[in-house]
Amino acid sequence: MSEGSSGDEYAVGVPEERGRDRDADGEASTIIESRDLSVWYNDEQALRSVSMEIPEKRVTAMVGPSGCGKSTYLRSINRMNDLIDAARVEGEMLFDGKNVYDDDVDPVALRRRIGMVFQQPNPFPKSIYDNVAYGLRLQDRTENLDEKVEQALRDAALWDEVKDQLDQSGLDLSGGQQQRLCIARAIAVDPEVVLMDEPASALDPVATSKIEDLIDDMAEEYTVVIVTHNMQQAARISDKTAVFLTGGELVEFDDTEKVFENPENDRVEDYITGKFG
Ligand SMILES: Nc1ncnc2c1ncn2[C@@H]1O[C@H](COP(=O)(O)OP(=O)(O)OP(=O)(O)O)[C@@H](O)[C@H]1O
Repeated sequence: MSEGSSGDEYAVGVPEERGRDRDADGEASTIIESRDLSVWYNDEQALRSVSMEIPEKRVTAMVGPSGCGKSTYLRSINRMNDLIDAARVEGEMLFDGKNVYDDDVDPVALRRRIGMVFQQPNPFPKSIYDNVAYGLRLQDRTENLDEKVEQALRDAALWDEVKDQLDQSGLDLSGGQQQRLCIARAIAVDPEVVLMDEPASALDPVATSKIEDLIDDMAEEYTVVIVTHNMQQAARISDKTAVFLTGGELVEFDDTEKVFENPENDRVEDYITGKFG
C-alpha cells in the first residue's frame, strides 16, 4: 500500500516506485485511440461502444472479470479478431491517427508494427536463435542478424541465460524463459506497440516477477498494452488502467493510481477490492 492511500480500505495499492521515471516525462501523446468501438461474435456483443486513448511508451493495463471483453479489445488493436469468422467490428480503432479498419490497411503490415505476446508461451519448434531471427528473415532484414538477435534477447532480459545455447530448441527452455523468448521474438522486428494477453498467468512467481520487470523496462521504448486478471500486477506495472465490466462496457479508464486508490465508479471499487469478479 503506498503512502497517501486510504489504508486498509482498498485491497490493492500502487507501489511508490511504479512508473516513477516515466512520470517525470509528463504526459505522453496518444498512439492508439478507439472511438465507439463495438465488437460482436455473431449476435453476442462483446464490446459496447468503447472509447479510449492509449498513451505512447506507457504501460496500459486492461482488467475486469472473465468474459468482459479485455482480450477482444486487445485483438481489435492489431486486427487479430479478423481471424475469427464470427467477429464483427463497428466504430474506429485509430493507430497513429489512422483507422486500422480502413480498407487500405494491410493487417499483416499492421501486425508488424503492433506485435503480440500470448498467455501460453508459444515458441516455434526451432532453435532459440531462429525463433528470434524468424520475423527479421521474413521481412528480409538479415543484415547484422547476429547483432539484432543478441539485442532482442538482451532487451528481453534473456541473453545471459541463453547466449551459450542459441542452437538449442526454444521448447527446451523453462516456461518463463520461453515467454521471454516470445517477447524477444516480438520485439526483434522493432514494433511500436506490444500487446500482451495475460503473459504471466501460466508462470510461477519468480518468472512472473522477471516478466513484470521486463515490461517496466519495455515501456522506455515501446507502448505496452497488457490484459491481466491480476489486480496487484496491474497496479505494479501499469501507468494507465482500463476497467471493463460484464457486457463489454469500459467503466473506468484513468491513471492507475487513481483507479486503484480513488475510483470514480462504485462498481469499479467493488471489483478492485475483490467484492466480486
Ligand atoms: N472466438 C469467439 N467466438 C465467440 N465468442 C467469443 C469468442 N471470443 C470471445 N467470445 C465471447 O466474447 C465475450 C468477451 O470475451 P473475451 O475473451 O474478450 O473476454 P475477456 O475479458 O478477455 O475474458 P477472460 O478474462 O476470461 O479471458 C465473452 O462472452 C466470450 O464468450
